[in-house]
Amino acid sequence: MKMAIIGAGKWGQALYHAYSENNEVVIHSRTPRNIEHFVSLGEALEREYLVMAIPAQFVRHWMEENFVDKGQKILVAAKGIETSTGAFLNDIFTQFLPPERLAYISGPSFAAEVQKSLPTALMISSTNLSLAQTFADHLPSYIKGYVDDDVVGAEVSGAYKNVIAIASGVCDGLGLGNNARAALISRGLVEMARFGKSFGARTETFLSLGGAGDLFLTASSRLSRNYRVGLGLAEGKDMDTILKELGEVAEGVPTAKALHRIAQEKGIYLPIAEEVYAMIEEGKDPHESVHDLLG
Ligand SMILES: NC(=O)C1=CN([C@@H]2O[C@H](COP(=O)(O)OP(=O)(O)OC[C@H]3O[C@@H](n4cnc5c(N)ncnc54)[C@H](OP(=O)(O)O)[C@@H]3O)[C@@H](O)[C@H]2O)C=CC1
Ligand SMILES: O=C(CO)COP(=O)(O)O
Repeated sequence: MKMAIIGAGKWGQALYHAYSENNEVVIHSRTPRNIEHFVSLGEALEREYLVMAIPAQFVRHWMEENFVDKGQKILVAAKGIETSTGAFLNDIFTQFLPPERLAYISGPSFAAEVQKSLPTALMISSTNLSLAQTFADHLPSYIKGYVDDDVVGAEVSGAYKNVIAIASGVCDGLGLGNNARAALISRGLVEMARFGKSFGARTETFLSLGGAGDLFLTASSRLSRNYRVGLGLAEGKDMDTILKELGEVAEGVPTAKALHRIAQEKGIYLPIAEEVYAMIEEGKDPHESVHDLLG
């Protein structure tokens, strides 16, 4: 299949590596890179299959400024909710192309491990199952692909698990032990499933690779940028310092703000997300947050 990856950050480059095993793949990014098959925007947009791997907060602007509809199918690789509007990525992309040309990739996938061709299993979600199957069939030999049609469930899982990972990093950073972390992760899973259900997602999606699979991964490993944000908060660092030291995107930070906004607007109870919001936005003491959650 002829494909272009848009965004040559960590995940874009890992997906470029992965999809290159079975396909003819080029890559484009805002900042030119010395990568084989790096092409101009115009050339990338000519490909029938696009993979969007830029952070969620910049997707709308990127589409407005750059997208030219030539009938392409898009695989969305970002995980987040837009802070300024509370919109899901699916709400944004469907303003530019119909849902049958859109699919979403989720599941446990640290870019660094995919880049080394280490095995994992991922989920491709689309209301158009035959498109999801096409993206799944073209994954490399070391990634097992599953398909599903619950787009909202996949999106909410991928975005929400980053927020729970921040809370989990706080819990571990404060040295509260394995029991506390497991309690937090399992309550986090319930919280994100309940939130997703109120937007029409299926509960079982949260038990899948994109839900529990990615949550367990991200909320228990220092390889996760979001988990490391939590470690930084537990050390008493301010957000500017944490994000500067991280030097990469941590989608859980803007997503916690988006969830706070949605919770306020719709009157939804999101205890863990609200504590993460209070720590990152209002400077709440992490000890107090954990006490309020688990005490
Ligand atoms: N890293 C991982 O393990 C995984 C990441 N993801 C998700 O993928 C998304 C991207 O993450 P990741 O690749 O790690 O992030 P990085 O920070 O490594 O890269 C982000 C990329 O987006 C581009 N970008 C940033 N801002 C803009 C903008 N305003 N306009 C256009 N392009 C922009 C950058 O382009 P340039 O450098 O050319 O300027 C860069 O190539 C996130 O939503 C993340 O949650 C999902 C699964 C795994
Ligand atoms: O989504 C990811 C793995 O599936 C990456 O998580 P982080 O952004 O927290 O590193």
